[in-house]
Amino acid sequence: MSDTTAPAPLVHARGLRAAYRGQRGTDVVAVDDVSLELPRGQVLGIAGESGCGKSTLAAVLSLTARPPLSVLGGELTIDGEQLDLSGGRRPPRTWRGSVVSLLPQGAMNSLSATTRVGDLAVDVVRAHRGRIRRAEALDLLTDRLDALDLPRRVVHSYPHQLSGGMRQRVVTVLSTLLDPKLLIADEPTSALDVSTQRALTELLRELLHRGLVGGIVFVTHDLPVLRAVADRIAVMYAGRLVEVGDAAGLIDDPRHPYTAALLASVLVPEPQIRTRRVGGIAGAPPDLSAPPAGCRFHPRCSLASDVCAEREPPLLGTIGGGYATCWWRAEHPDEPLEARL
Ligand SMILES: Nc1ncnc2c1ncn2[C@@H]1O[C@H](COP(=O)(O)OP(=O)(O)OP(=O)(O)O)[C@@H](O)[C@H]1O
Repeated sequence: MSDTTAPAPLVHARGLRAAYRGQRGTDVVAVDDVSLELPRGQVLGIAGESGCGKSTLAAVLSLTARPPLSVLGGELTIDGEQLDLSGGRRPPRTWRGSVVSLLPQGAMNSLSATTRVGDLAVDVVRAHRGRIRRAEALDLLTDRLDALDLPRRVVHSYPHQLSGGMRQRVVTVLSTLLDPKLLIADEPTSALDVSTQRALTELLRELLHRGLVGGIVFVTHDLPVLRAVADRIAVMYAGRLVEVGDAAGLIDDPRHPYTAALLASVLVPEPQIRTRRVGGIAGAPPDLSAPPAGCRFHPRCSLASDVCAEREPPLLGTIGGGYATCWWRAEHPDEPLEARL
């Protein structure tokens, strides 16, 4: 089949760039030339160590960047509608909530303690749909809870009366009440135990299955969680994507040395790969106000050669199909990485 007949991706981002303005005029470019695609009905996981730019990318994609963060450039197309993010242009207000919705990090703990869940839903709906009647907004919430098999009683509950897992599911329902085309969930499972993590990832899958959201970007430092929930995974290092691929393939056969090192540093619950060692990656991520030349991972990479310190690595593959950016991989296209680390 030729490319012209392939369905357009739900999300198509090109050249996203965003920086924190430092006090002495130094910029920390935390998202640097990031391009990605998300097919309709899928979950794209964004993984990487702390400080690599995941939350910043989430802010850019969800159009929630605020000073000191500013978006320097890039193009974002969601469901055929295109936004030019260059020149500090403000995205249309109508996009927030209904085109893109952010489930921010720690959202379940930032709900107002004195507001019942039903009233939170009324606020969410009124913020976007104006003077909708209270009963109508509550009906919307009740219908959604029914559809997702969640108990109606939460409508009358205060957040502190709910368990952590239920609070996170409720926050997820509230942030998708307006059927956003794209939901960006930033570390939604990080404070949850394994069984409540699973309940949340099942809820996200159900939202997709029922067409209540068009696609999901799921940000986490936890690669094993992504194996369970994501269709595709993008691995981020020092503000850039270094590898993108389908979830199972990327975890079973990483193409980039950083992905392999990241996988080696976590305890993977699947028994067949539990033999991987547990430990950190040697060294620390670079200071993003002065990142290393060439491949940004080269100072920590056991496979680095001279060229890695001098020239930007090639993109091996395609943005839509999957790729790795690596000089070593260019010379060893088929060699498994696990044995080399
Ligand atoms: N308000 C800020 N001002 C200046 N620099 C910031 C600010 N917030 C984040 N940064 C820097 O931007 C970079 C990316 O941070 P970001 O929070 O996006 O990473 P992350 O991968 O989401 O990390 P974590 O998993 O810890 O949330 C880091 O180097 C961080 O120090």
